[in-house]
Amino acid sequence: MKKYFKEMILGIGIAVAAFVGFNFHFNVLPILMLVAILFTIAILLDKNKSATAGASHEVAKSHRVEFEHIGGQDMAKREIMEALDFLRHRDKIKELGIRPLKGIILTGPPGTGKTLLAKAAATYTDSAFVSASGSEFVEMYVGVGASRVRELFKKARMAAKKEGKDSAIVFIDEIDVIGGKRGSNSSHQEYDQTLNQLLTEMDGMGTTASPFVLVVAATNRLDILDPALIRPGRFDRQIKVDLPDKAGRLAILEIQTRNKPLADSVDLEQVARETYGFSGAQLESLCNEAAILAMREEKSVVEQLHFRDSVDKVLLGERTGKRPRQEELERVAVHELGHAITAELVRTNSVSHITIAPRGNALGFVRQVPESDGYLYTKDQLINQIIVALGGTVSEELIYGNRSTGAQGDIQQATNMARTIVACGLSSLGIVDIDNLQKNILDEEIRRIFTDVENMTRDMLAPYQEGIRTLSEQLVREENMTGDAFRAWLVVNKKEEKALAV
Ligand SMILES: Nc1ncnc2c1ncn2[C@@H]1O[C@H](COP(=O)(O)OP(=O)(O)OP(=O)(O)O)[C@@H](O)[C@H]1O
Ligand SMILES: [Zn+2]
Repeated sequence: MKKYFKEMILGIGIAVAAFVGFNFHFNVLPILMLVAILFTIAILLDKNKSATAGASHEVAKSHRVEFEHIGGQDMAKREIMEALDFLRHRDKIKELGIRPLKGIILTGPPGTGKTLLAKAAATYTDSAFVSASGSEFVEMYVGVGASRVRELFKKARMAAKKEGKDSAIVFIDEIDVIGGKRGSNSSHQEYDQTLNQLLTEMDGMGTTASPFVLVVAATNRLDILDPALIRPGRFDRQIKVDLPDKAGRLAILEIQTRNKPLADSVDLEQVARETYGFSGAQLESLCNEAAILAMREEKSVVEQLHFRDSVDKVLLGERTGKRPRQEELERVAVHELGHAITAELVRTNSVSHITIAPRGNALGFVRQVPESDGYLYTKDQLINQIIVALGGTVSEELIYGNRSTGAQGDIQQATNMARTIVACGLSSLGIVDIDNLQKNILDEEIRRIFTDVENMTRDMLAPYQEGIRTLSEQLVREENMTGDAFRAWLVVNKKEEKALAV
């Protein structure tokens, strides 16, 4: 009520003025009204401004990120903390005449926590924090980008002063937008000026500068950065922020479920196993989606199946409104079962979920549990992956006698793996330089690998021809099948096969 006191007074004022003006036939009424309206607008604007200012201050406070709020990324955290120690011991640094670190560059795929790390760096060093994205500096008018860089540094210094801190961290996301190689694109003189300004700001920061400004930048394209940026004295610390491994994923899941009631049956370790390749941002989204599903089902706790069902959504996107025709659904089921059977045969317990519910660009999908986070593959593992990739299309051929365009992505994947086999010297060509290999020799070798692997895949799937027919009908009816249900079916079918062979 108190909030609207001013407006009320003004309202009453307007009413009185109108009344007086009307009764005494003054011509001041329109003027009075106009003044009153302008006044009200001014007050409302003012109120709005202070409300948003208050809100962003709140946000800044509640977003105090500490390193312990970041799951995994142990290596990156350690490196960044080491690099930051100079800010915490500035006197020592000065005594020893050490050149201060001016910039840290974080490289890695999107959503891996680079922004979080920069914010945690500010907390760790008790610095003010300001941020901008490289794309904000790109303007049609020459010079605007450069002046925005100047403003950003000014804002950082002012924020530090205001908060009584003697250092500030400027975070620039997507630094590659302004930090690409200079002169590489002559029509973009603007980028050059912006980059030059950034370099000038960084060069101008001495040990004695107060407040001291440290730049933390992020990119997933380190390769295209101007060498001037990454030379010593500028961004001379590069820290890799990679996709989390299983332990990292578990740590992130634990952090992201802290504020959610979980059922006792929830096994986050299992979720971590099934989310190979997920970034921190995707894991955050997964936890959120799982809680939304629980709410939709009017459950008071989040259950394991909510996590499982959300994985597909995060991976492939929302369920689309696509409604394939019946015969298409049948074909998709046959195709997915081809992937699933081969996947399970080359590695038991690897199928986690089969679905023919269309999501994103996919009409169906078999989710596999990755063996473990690995960095090296043997030739057998690569061949097995090609078998699984071709399983879909070979299954279609076995059942229908023809193939469809649904396997385009699979073929692409299989081709990439076949190329890897050749490139790594694992093919019959032996060790070769794939970049200088004659195209027809490479094509011939890839074709040879494909023919061999296709035959292997066909031999694997042929005994299941009848099984695929019946199970695909069930899959069309039910849309989804868990890995366990599928394995139960496979065991029975395998037994029958054996009985037949006896
Ligand atoms: N390691 C992590 N621990 C906890 N949460 C994480 C982690 N990584 C990412 N997240 C979640 O994902 C969100 C996005 O992460 P962040 O913005 O830091 O990624 P980024 O690497 O800066 O991405 P981009 O390059 O797309 O800007 C975070 O707000 C957080 O909720
Ligand atoms: Zn497929």
